[in-house]
Amino acid sequence: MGSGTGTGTESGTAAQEQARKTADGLSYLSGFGNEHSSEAVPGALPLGRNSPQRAPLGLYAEQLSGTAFTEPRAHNRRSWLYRIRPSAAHPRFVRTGNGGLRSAPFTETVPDPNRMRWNPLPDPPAGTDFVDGLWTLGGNGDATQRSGMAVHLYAADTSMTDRVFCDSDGELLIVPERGGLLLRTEFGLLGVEPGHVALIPRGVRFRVVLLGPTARGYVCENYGQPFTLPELGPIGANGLANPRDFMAPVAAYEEDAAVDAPVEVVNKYCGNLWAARYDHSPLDVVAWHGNHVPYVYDLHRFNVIGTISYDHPDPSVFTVLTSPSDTPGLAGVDFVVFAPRWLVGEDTFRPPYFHRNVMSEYMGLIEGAYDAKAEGFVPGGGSLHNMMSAHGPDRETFERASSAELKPQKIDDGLAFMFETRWPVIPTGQALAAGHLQSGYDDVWQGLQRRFRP
Ligand SMILES: O=C(O)Cc1cc(O)ccc1O
Ligand SMILES: [Fe+2]
Repeated sequence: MGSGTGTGTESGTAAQEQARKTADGLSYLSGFGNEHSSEAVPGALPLGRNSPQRAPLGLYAEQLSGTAFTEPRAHNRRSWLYRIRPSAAHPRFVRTGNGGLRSAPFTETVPDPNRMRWNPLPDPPAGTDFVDGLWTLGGNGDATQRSGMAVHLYAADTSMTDRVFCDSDGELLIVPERGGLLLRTEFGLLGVEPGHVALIPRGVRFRVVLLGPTARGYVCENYGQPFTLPELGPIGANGLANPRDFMAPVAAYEEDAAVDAPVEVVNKYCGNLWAARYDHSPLDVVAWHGNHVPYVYDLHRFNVIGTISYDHPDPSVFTVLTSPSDTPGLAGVDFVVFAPRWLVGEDTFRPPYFHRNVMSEYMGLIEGAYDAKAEGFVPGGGSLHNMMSAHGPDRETFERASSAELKPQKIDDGLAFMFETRWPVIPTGQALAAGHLQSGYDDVWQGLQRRFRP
């Protein structure tokens, strides 16, 4: 399929948009939340209006809404797509199997106060693509109420060819841990490597092409308000994830003028997978403009803020993206990164402290090691420290850090992240039954001796 692939040339004023080529050779439009525009064929994007009587070049105009029409401008997300065939031209969707995917509300297991940790997903059976390779660990909220989130992992060894995926239930934050991905989206192409993240907004169709022999990683499915950048408050106008480092694609379309090959659109809808067979590629958008767009972000660009005096700041200073709730400061889910940084705190226990958090923490590891865990938390694995569960440094880390010489120390041997959510993550049945669920995780906190000397 798709012999007539259009290449992107961006449009719009230079001041509005800055197209950049990155190491992967793809062109991008830079800036978080911008009103971007792009056309793969000059003249494809109407100027001055969204719905001309006849859209340019015989294209069909279509609006894709990510927020209600009437939400405040600061939150409003929508894009206009100019496509070869309207998305509406499709037969009925029919139910297909959900595979390893589960959705909110999560009711398969009883909420459990125990701390849990998993090893990486086992290798997938040969022929597993990204959609078949999705495996849900747990989540919260309700997809039909557009609240909460889900934690998924994926392991795949095959590219999607004659099908595309779209998630009507929420946006997908993809966090590769092993193997690069080329995401062919309605808006154009995104390259994402381990150490980068990609965001596919609600409802956007995309196909995942593997850039290596296998791919593995994590996905945060956010049913709630779209991820946005956190406020900076006293940090000032710059810092954390800088808006200019978020890259949206330039328009690129697929079509085979000679033979329209059928493409299955797999639609995750209120928790279940449905499929409809289009008689053409739905990645046929020749031009678009708007702010409901996919993007990639290189986590190495994160500007890490931390103490230069004493104490260990709360990890909210490491927030890359936040999905706000109706309560100010209370996130439906935050995406937090533990990136390379210097530790210089004086008279300070430098690794993460012991704590019991009202928020729930799912943590994953992209590479290397994490400074609170000496062993057992491995790349591709994950830990779940749900609401109010007591956790923190393991015994080995506690002992090392409480007697370490406090000279400036660079933490540069790992990249960990956290999905931190307002509600407990209820594990799926498969997550609790999994062979890769570690037994004896509690033991990492055993042997912390009584040190009290009154
Ligand atoms: O539990 C964790 O490792 C995550 C975490 C890190 C940190 O630096 C402070 C609090 C916290 O929950
Ligand atoms: Fe924690």
